[in-house]
Amino acid sequence: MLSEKQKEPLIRLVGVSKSFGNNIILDNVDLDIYRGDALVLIGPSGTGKSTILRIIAGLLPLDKGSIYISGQKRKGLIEDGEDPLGISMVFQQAALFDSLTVAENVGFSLYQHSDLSYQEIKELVREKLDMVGLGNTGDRFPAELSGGMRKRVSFARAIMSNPKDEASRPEVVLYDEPTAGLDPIASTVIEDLVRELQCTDRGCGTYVMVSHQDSTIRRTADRVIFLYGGKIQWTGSVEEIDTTDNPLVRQFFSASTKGPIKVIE
Ligand SMILES: Nc1ncnc2c1ncn2[C@@H]1O[C@H](COP(=O)(O)OP(=O)(O)OP(=O)(O)O)[C@@H](O)[C@H]1O
Repeated sequence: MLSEKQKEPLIRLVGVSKSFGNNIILDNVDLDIYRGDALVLIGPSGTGKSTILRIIAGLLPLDKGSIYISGQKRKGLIEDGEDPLGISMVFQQAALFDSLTVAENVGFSLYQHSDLSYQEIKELVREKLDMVGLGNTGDRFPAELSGGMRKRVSFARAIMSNPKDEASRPEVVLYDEPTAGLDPIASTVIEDLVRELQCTDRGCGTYVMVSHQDSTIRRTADRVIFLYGGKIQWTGSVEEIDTTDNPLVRQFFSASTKGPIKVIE
Protein backbone atom coordinates (compact mmCIF):
# COMPACT_ATOMS: atom_id res chain seq x y z
CA MET A 1 0.00 0.00 0.00
CA LEU A 2 1.26 3.46 -0.87
CA SER A 3 1.16 6.01 1.93
CA GLU A 4 -0.80 9.22 1.41
CA LYS A 5 2.54 11.04 1.04
CA GLN A 6 3.73 8.70 -1.76
CA LYS A 7 0.43 9.07 -3.60
CA GLU A 8 0.63 12.85 -3.50
CA PRO A 9 1.80 14.24 -6.86
CA LEU A 10 5.26 15.81 -6.85
CA ILE A 11 3.90 18.49 -9.14
CA ARG A 12 0.28 19.43 -9.62
CA LEU A 13 -1.10 21.92 -12.14
CA VAL A 14 -4.65 22.96 -11.33
CA GLY A 15 -6.74 24.96 -13.79
CA VAL A 16 -3.68 26.48 -15.46
CA SER A 17 -4.38 28.97 -18.24
CA LYS A 18 -1.89 30.95 -20.29
CA SER A 19 -2.36 33.30 -23.24
CA PHE A 20 0.08 35.25 -25.36
CA GLY A 21 -1.79 38.30 -26.65
CA ASN A 22 -5.11 37.02 -27.94
CA ASN A 23 -3.84 33.45 -28.35
CA ILE A 24 -5.09 31.12 -25.64
CA ILE A 25 -2.28 28.56 -25.39
CA LEU A 26 -3.29 26.67 -22.24
CA ASP A 27 -6.95 26.59 -21.27
CA ASN A 28 -7.69 25.37 -17.75
CA VAL A 29 -5.15 22.53 -17.78
CA ASP A 30 -4.95 20.03 -14.90
CA LEU A 31 -1.88 17.81 -14.73
CA ASP A 32 -0.46 15.59 -11.98
CA ILE A 33 3.14 14.38 -12.09
CA TYR A 34 4.09 11.57 -9.72
CA ARG A 35 7.43 10.40 -8.37
CA GLY A 36 9.08 8.09 -10.91
CA ASP A 37 6.93 9.35 -13.79
CA ALA A 38 8.52 9.23 -17.25
CA LEU A 39 6.09 11.52 -18.96
CA VAL A 40 6.29 12.70 -22.56
CA LEU A 41 4.19 15.62 -23.77
CA ILE A 42 3.30 15.49 -27.44
CA GLY A 43 1.12 17.42 -29.84
CA PRO A 44 1.33 19.57 -32.96
CA SER A 45 3.74 22.51 -33.12
CA GLY A 46 2.69 25.59 -31.23
CA THR A 47 0.25 23.84 -28.88
CA GLY A 48 2.01 24.94 -25.71
CA LYS A 49 4.20 21.97 -24.78
CA SER A 50 7.31 24.07 -24.08
CA THR A 51 5.06 26.59 -22.34
CA ILE A 52 4.00 23.88 -19.86
CA LEU A 53 7.66 23.00 -19.19
CA ARG A 54 8.55 26.65 -18.61
CA ILE A 55 5.58 27.00 -16.26
CA ILE A 56 6.63 23.89 -14.29
CA ALA A 57 10.21 25.22 -14.13
CA GLY A 58 8.88 28.47 -12.66
CA LEU A 59 10.22 30.54 -15.53
CA LEU A 60 6.87 31.75 -16.84
CA PRO A 61 3.94 33.23 -14.88
CA LEU A 62 0.44 31.75 -15.09
CA ASP A 63 -2.57 33.81 -16.06
CA LYS A 64 -4.93 31.64 -14.03
CA GLY A 65 -4.72 28.53 -11.89
CA SER A 66 -2.18 27.17 -9.43
CA ILE A 67 0.89 25.01 -9.32
CA TYR A 68 1.74 22.88 -6.31
CA ILE A 69 5.22 21.48 -5.71
CA SER A 70 5.26 18.66 -3.14
CA GLY A 71 1.87 19.90 -2.01
CA GLN A 72 3.09 23.47 -1.49
CA LYS A 73 1.51 26.19 -3.60
CA ARG A 74 4.12 28.09 -5.58
CA LYS A 75 3.94 31.84 -5.27
CA GLY A 76 5.30 33.74 -8.25
CA LEU A 77 8.27 32.47 -10.24
CA ILE A 78 11.26 30.37 -9.23
CA GLU A 79 13.26 33.58 -8.67
CA ASP A 80 10.69 34.65 -6.04
CA GLY A 81 11.35 31.68 -3.75
CA GLU A 82 12.77 28.17 -3.81
CA ASP A 83 10.60 25.13 -4.41
CA PRO A 84 10.54 22.33 -1.84
CA LEU A 85 12.14 20.04 -4.41
CA GLY A 86 14.76 20.54 -7.11
CA ILE A 87 13.51 20.94 -10.68
CA SER A 88 15.99 21.41 -13.49
CA MET A 89 15.51 21.99 -17.18
CA VAL A 90 17.42 20.89 -20.27
CA PHE A 91 16.69 23.46 -22.95
CA GLN A 92 16.11 22.67 -26.61
CA GLN A 93 19.27 24.50 -27.63
CA ALA A 94 21.81 23.15 -25.14
CA ALA A 95 22.21 26.77 -23.90
CA LEU A 96 25.89 26.46 -22.99
CA PHE A 97 28.20 29.43 -22.52
CA ASP A 98 30.45 29.45 -25.60
CA SER A 99 33.29 31.25 -23.85
CA LEU A 100 33.49 28.71 -21.00
CA THR A 101 34.96 25.22 -21.19
CA VAL A 102 32.71 22.18 -20.88
CA ALA A 103 33.86 21.70 -17.27
CA GLU A 104 33.19 25.36 -16.42
CA ASN A 105 29.71 25.09 -17.97
CA VAL A 106 28.84 21.98 -15.97
CA GLY A 107 30.19 23.42 -12.72
CA PHE A 108 28.85 26.94 -13.35
CA SER A 109 26.11 27.08 -10.71
CA LEU A 110 28.32 25.53 -8.03
CA TYR A 111 31.12 28.02 -8.77
CA GLN A 112 28.56 30.82 -8.46
CA HIS A 113 26.36 29.67 -5.61
CA SER A 114 28.19 27.19 -3.38
CA ASP A 115 31.08 27.34 -0.95
CA LEU A 116 32.61 24.12 -2.28
CA SER A 117 36.32 24.30 -3.08
CA TYR A 118 37.61 24.43 -6.65
CA GLN A 119 38.92 20.86 -6.26
CA GLU A 120 35.57 19.55 -4.93
CA ILE A 121 33.69 21.11 -7.83
CA LYS A 122 36.24 19.74 -10.30
CA GLU A 123 35.66 16.22 -9.00
CA LEU A 124 31.87 16.59 -9.14
CA VAL A 125 32.11 17.90 -12.71
CA ARG A 126 34.26 14.94 -13.69
CA GLU A 127 31.73 12.53 -12.09
CA LYS A 128 28.80 14.07 -13.98
CA LEU A 129 30.71 14.16 -17.28
CA ASP A 130 31.57 10.48 -16.79
CA MET A 131 27.86 9.76 -16.24
CA VAL A 132 27.02 11.22 -19.65
CA GLY A 133 29.99 9.49 -21.32
CA LEU A 134 32.06 12.66 -21.80
CA GLY A 135 34.72 12.24 -19.15
CA ASN A 136 37.53 13.49 -21.38
CA THR A 137 35.94 16.63 -22.78
CA GLY A 138 36.16 18.94 -19.77
CA ASP A 139 38.86 21.16 -21.28
CA ARG A 140 37.14 21.59 -24.62
CA PHE A 141 34.83 24.43 -25.66
CA PRO A 142 31.20 23.84 -26.73
CA ALA A 143 31.99 24.83 -30.33
CA GLU A 144 34.41 21.88 -30.52
CA LEU A 145 31.64 19.35 -29.79
CA SER A 146 28.89 17.81 -31.93
CA GLY A 147 25.24 18.72 -31.30
CA GLY A 148 24.64 15.41 -29.50
CA MET A 149 27.68 15.94 -27.27
CA ARG A 150 26.52 19.47 -26.42
CA LYS A 151 23.15 18.03 -25.41
CA ARG A 152 24.91 15.56 -23.15
CA VAL A 153 26.92 18.38 -21.55
CA SER A 154 23.63 20.15 -20.84
CA PHE A 155 22.35 16.93 -19.20
CA ALA A 156 25.45 16.84 -16.99
CA ARG A 157 24.80 20.43 -15.99
CA ALA A 158 21.11 19.69 -15.27
CA ILE A 159 21.91 16.85 -12.86
CA MET A 160 24.67 18.73 -11.04
CA SER A 161 23.99 19.44 -7.39
CA ASN A 162 25.80 20.31 -4.20
CA PRO A 163 26.26 17.15 -2.11
CA LYS A 164 26.27 19.32 1.04
CA ASP A 165 22.85 20.71 0.13
CA GLU A 166 20.37 17.86 -0.41
CA ALA A 167 17.65 20.30 -1.55
CA SER A 168 19.75 21.27 -4.58
CA ARG A 169 19.55 17.74 -6.02
CA PRO A 170 17.11 17.87 -8.93
CA GLU A 171 14.30 15.38 -8.37
CA VAL A 172 12.52 16.34 -11.56
CA VAL A 173 14.23 16.96 -14.89
CA LEU A 174 12.41 18.74 -17.71
CA TYR A 175 13.70 17.93 -21.20
CA ASP A 176 12.64 20.15 -24.08
CA GLU A 177 13.08 18.20 -27.34
CA PRO A 178 16.40 16.61 -26.33
CA THR A 179 16.80 14.75 -29.64
CA ALA A 180 15.70 17.53 -32.01
CA GLY A 181 18.16 17.88 -34.87
CA LEU A 182 20.13 14.73 -34.01
CA ASP A 183 20.69 11.79 -36.33
CA PRO A 184 18.96 8.51 -35.36
CA ILE A 185 22.04 7.02 -33.69
CA ALA A 186 22.86 10.17 -31.69
CA SER A 187 19.16 10.19 -30.70
CA THR A 188 19.43 6.62 -29.40
CA VAL A 189 22.42 7.65 -27.26
CA ILE A 190 20.38 10.47 -25.74
CA GLU A 191 17.29 8.30 -25.22
CA ASP A 192 19.38 5.63 -23.44
CA LEU A 193 20.98 8.32 -21.32
CA VAL A 194 17.63 9.76 -20.25
CA ARG A 195 16.61 6.30 -19.05
CA GLU A 196 19.98 5.65 -17.36
CA LEU A 197 19.94 8.95 -15.55
CA GLN A 198 16.38 8.37 -14.34
CA CYS A 199 17.31 5.51 -12.05
CA THR A 200 20.34 5.62 -9.79
CA ASP A 201 21.15 3.87 -6.51
CA ARG A 202 18.97 6.51 -4.83
CA GLY A 203 15.91 5.27 -6.73
CA CYS A 204 14.09 6.43 -9.79
CA GLY A 205 13.73 10.11 -10.54
CA THR A 206 11.03 11.84 -12.47
CA TYR A 207 11.08 13.51 -15.82
CA VAL A 208 8.79 15.36 -18.16
CA MET A 209 9.87 15.57 -21.77
CA VAL A 210 8.63 17.28 -24.89
CA SER A 211 9.41 15.43 -28.09
CA HIS A 212 8.22 15.15 -31.67
CA GLN A 213 10.42 12.19 -32.52
CA ASP A 214 8.66 8.87 -32.77
CA SER A 215 11.60 6.82 -31.45
CA THR A 216 12.18 9.20 -28.55
CA ILE A 217 8.51 9.13 -27.55
CA ARG A 218 8.36 5.35 -27.69
CA ARG A 219 11.68 4.72 -25.94
CA THR A 220 11.48 7.26 -23.14
CA ALA A 221 7.79 7.50 -22.21
CA ASP A 222 5.90 5.44 -19.67
CA ARG A 223 3.00 7.87 -19.94
CA VAL A 224 2.14 9.99 -22.96
CA ILE A 225 0.05 13.16 -22.89
CA PHE A 226 -1.40 14.68 -26.04
CA LEU A 227 -1.96 18.42 -25.97
CA TYR A 228 -4.09 20.26 -28.52
CA GLY A 229 -6.36 23.30 -28.53
CA GLY A 230 -5.13 24.38 -25.10
CA LYS A 231 -6.30 21.13 -23.47
CA ILE A 232 -4.97 17.70 -22.61
CA GLN A 233 -6.85 15.61 -25.15
CA TRP A 234 -5.50 12.15 -24.42
CA THR A 235 -3.36 10.30 -21.89
CA GLY A 236 -2.11 6.77 -22.44
CA SER A 237 0.81 4.38 -22.39
CA VAL A 238 3.24 3.94 -25.30
CA GLU A 239 1.45 0.70 -26.26
CA GLU A 240 -1.86 2.55 -26.45
CA ILE A 241 -0.48 4.92 -29.11
CA ASP A 242 -1.10 2.17 -31.66
CA THR A 243 -4.41 0.92 -30.31
CA THR A 244 -6.28 4.09 -29.33
CA ASP A 245 -9.15 5.26 -31.48
CA ASN A 246 -8.59 8.89 -30.42
CA PRO A 247 -8.69 10.67 -33.81
CA LEU A 248 -6.08 13.28 -32.83
CA VAL A 249 -3.53 10.66 -31.79
CA ARG A 250 -4.25 8.55 -34.85
CA GLN A 251 -3.79 11.49 -37.21
CA PHE A 252 -0.63 12.65 -35.45
CA PHE A 253 1.12 9.28 -35.62
CA SER A 254 0.01 8.59 -39.18
CA ALA A 255 1.33 12.05 -40.19
CA SER A 256 -1.82 12.57 -42.23
CA THR A 257 -2.99 16.03 -43.27
CA LYS A 258 -6.60 14.76 -43.09
CA GLY A 259 -8.30 14.74 -39.71
CA PRO A 260 -9.27 16.98 -36.79
CA ILE A 261 -5.82 18.59 -36.43
CA LYS A 262 -5.79 21.83 -38.38
CA VAL A 263 -2.83 21.96 -40.75
CA ILE A 264 -0.92 25.24 -40.57
CA GLU A 265 0.30 26.02 -44.09
N1 LIG B 1 7.07 34.61 -24.93
C1 LIG B 1 6.14 34.45 -25.90
N2 LIG B 1 5.50 35.51 -26.44
C2 LIG B 1 4.55 35.36 -27.38
N3 LIG B 1 4.15 34.17 -27.87
C3 LIG B 1 4.74 33.08 -27.36
C4 LIG B 1 5.76 33.15 -26.37
N4 LIG B 1 6.15 31.89 -26.05
C5 LIG B 1 5.43 31.08 -26.83
N5 LIG B 1 4.58 31.77 -27.61
C6 LIG B 1 3.61 31.22 -28.56
O1 LIG B 1 2.84 30.27 -27.85
C7 LIG B 1 2.55 29.14 -28.67
C8 LIG B 1 2.99 27.89 -27.97
O2 LIG B 1 4.40 27.87 -27.93
P1 LIG B 1 5.20 26.60 -27.38
O3 LIG B 1 6.65 26.87 -27.67
O4 LIG B 1 4.81 26.32 -26.00
O5 LIG B 1 4.64 25.45 -28.34
P2 LIG B 1 5.16 23.99 -28.56
O6 LIG B 1 3.96 23.10 -28.50
O7 LIG B 1 6.27 23.68 -27.63
O8 LIG B 1 5.69 24.10 -30.06
P3 LIG B 1 6.84 23.33 -30.88
O9 LIG B 1 6.41 21.90 -30.92
O10 LIG B 1 6.81 23.96 -32.22
O11 LIG B 1 8.14 23.55 -30.14
C9 LIG B 1 3.23 29.40 -30.00
O12 LIG B 1 2.27 29.93 -30.88
C10 LIG B 1 4.29 30.43 -29.68
O13 LIG B 1 4.55 31.25 -30.78
